[in-house]
Amino acid sequence: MIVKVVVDVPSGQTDRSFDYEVPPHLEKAIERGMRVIVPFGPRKVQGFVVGISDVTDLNKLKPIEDVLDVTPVLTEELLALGDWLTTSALCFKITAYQAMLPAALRAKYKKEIRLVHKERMNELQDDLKALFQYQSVIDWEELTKGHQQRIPQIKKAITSSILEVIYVVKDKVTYKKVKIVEPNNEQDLLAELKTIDNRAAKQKQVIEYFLKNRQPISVKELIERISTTRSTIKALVEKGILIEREIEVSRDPYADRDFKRTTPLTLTTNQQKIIQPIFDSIHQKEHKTFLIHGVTGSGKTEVYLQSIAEVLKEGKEAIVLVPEISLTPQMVQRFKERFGSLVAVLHSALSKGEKYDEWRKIQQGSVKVVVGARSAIFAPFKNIGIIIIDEEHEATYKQDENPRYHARDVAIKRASAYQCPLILGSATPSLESYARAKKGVYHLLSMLERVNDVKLPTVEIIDMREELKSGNRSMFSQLLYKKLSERLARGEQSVLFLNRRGYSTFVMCRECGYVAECPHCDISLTYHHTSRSLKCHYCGHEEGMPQRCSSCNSEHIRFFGSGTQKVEEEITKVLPGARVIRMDVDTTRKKGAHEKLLTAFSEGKADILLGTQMIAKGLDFPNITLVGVLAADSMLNLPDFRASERTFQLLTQVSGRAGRHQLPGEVVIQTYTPEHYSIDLVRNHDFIAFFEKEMITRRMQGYPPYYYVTVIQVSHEEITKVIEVTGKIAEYVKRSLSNQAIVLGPVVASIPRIKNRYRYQCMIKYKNEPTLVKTLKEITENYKREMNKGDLQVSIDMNPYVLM
Ligand SMILES: Nc1ncnc2c1ncn2[C@@H]1O[C@H](COP(=O)(O)OP(=O)(O)OP(=O)(O)O)[C@@H](O)[C@H]1O
Ligand SMILES: [Zn+2]
Ligand SMILES: [Zn+2]
Repeated sequence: MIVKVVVDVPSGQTDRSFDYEVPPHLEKAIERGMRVIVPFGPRKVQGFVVGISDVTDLNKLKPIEDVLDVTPVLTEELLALGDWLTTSALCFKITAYQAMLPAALRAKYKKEIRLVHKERMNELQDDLKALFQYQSVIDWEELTKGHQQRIPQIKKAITSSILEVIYVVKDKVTYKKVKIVEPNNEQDLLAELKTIDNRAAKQKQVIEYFLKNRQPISVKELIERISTTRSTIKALVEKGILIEREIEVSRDPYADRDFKRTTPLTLTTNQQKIIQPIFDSIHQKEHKTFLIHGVTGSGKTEVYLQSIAEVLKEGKEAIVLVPEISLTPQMVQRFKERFGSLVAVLHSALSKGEKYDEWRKIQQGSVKVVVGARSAIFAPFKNIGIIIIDEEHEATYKQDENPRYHARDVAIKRASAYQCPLILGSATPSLESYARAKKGVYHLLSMLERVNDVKLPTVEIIDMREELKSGNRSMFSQLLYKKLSERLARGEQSVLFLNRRGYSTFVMCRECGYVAECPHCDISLTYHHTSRSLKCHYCGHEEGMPQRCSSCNSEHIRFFGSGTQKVEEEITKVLPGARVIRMDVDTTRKKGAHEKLLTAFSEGKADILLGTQMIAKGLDFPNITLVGVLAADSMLNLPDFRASERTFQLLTQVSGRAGRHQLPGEVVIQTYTPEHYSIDLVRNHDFIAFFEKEMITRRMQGYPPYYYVTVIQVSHEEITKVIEVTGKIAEYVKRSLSNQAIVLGPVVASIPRIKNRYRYQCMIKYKNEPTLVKTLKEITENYKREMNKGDLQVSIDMNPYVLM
């Protein structure tokens, strides 16, 4: 028997399967989609079995070393999906397969040094000789950590084959185990009870317990329950009365939480209208992609829940994707309350072990619904009945490292494999999706009113330039200040939103305009109040707050801009009575902090919730009647063709937090560019007008959805090299593609230097280029040698979401 294995060596030459022989004792154990350990050159590596066969073109094969799985970790469907990813996301097979698995299943390698010839030990230097005296295998780390001087000696000994390097795969899966005990049989219990010595009262107590309760119980629990001791239990185990064993248990991050169960709400007419075609697609087992354009608070989530319930009735499974930052406890709760323990949750705050446990529940079929961030799209279900992507416009659905896939594309692929519906939902769909829906590629379902006649909040836009002219130098406009004070007086809650991007504090000289920049990256340093230092957010460089300007030596060097901390200080100054909860990266770093702050706010322990992006979505609190946006245009000026789209989406989302229940909501948006359509159109929550307007711009500038975009980015420590390589690549692309493709560049990237590496890029705009993937693969292949040496980096992003 021969297996075809894709090995864990991500490179162009190894991006295919290799043949191995299966030793007879492993023949029965092996299946496609399993992980194996195979010898590869001098080392042992992990690999995936992608084929089983009887024939090979080679005459001598190495045998596989071991099989790691009992059941395949990649189903046939996932294996096929992996192949598709290699072209759609331009990555190696191994990278695609690994992206589909939890980190705990990815191989880690340990390097060890083995003494091959004991009799030649004397040729080793004294230091090494002493070490290998009593053991023949030593961990590389142990051998060299703090003893770098040994490395050349070890190398020499390896060349003369006294020592050898071995790579050991650590299949570090961490099952959590507990010890349980149970009675062997009833007769023994009764017999023992009769004969037992009266002095052994403790043992008697345990026997009596098991005569009443036959169930296995964890040792820990038994000790607590009848206040017995370890040694008492042990004595009974030794006599054979009790049996002790270890079982695997799942870590459930939500285990100690009680979820009240909820029942489906009676759907509104709007909800009924849009759920019908979804039900039809479920019943007819027909793949369709639906785009729900539903304003904030229109009841999209309830539609998701009831669609899932329908799918569960058919005995099938559901995947729900939500953006990482809206994967809040409140969101998770809505699913857990409806479907209880059938729900698994996958998000980045879980530990590796917890993630693995959730994954296993999915694989074993003990849960039917998974709610998770981007990578949950690879959930190993075998009978998917629906896939839902909430806030489908979010950029986080695109992974910005290899494999650079978009979860929406993967979802379409999987949903069509299972012939089931895919639902994309948003109050502000991406231009790409809405355009497809208008063309009929997706089925558009609209809900343009909130549930139960709740009105969308009124939005007022304040021109901050006018405020300044009228002498208001505070960060709050008069209107926002007035409305905040009214809320305080009425005991209602407000949300204040500050865009994190482009609005952190930087240090500038008032005399000459010098801005403190990172010495390694072309980006300004950010002032951190707590440590009174300047930090680079790209490379981590840190320095003290300067006393004098390093350009003109003036003392008038200050920090500018306003971070959340500064806003908080200002609030306490102008509204002394206000209780503020601040949510940003600093206050939510600790595990669980996010949840605690939100709970406190929902319990009315604060009047104002002040925060960044992380408060823009998902919040549904009845007492919020005011939303204030402090600087609406901070994102508008980023060098990115999606800047207007992002601005409109974000402002609409934040506005949507106000007045979602009985109390009416108001929104105040402060800006320096009130005339810009992406801000102006928020006033009437007019997504469609925004769409039409933005489509004109995109068409004129040749951007998605009219054109596809691919960006090739090159970086190197020498600027001449970067320009040269980028130029060559641009030339090559121009020659290889049709003359309908537009190749821009080389141009300098929007951050010209990061960690001392210069960055240039070239952008390709195209409509239909069948040879593109081939061309791009040729480029990486061509620069592979230089890239492996680590000097040059060429990264290719098809359909990038963040242009930097
Ligand atoms: N059929 C219904 N009957 C009564 N209340 C409903 C119904 N559907 C939804 N609601 C309630 O209306 C509110 C808004 O609904 P939901 O959160 O589902 O909207 P959404 O469109 O997902 O909102 P967003 O996109 O702004 O997060 C919630 O409090 C929800 O409980
Ligand atoms: Zn200066
Ligand atoms: Zn830096």
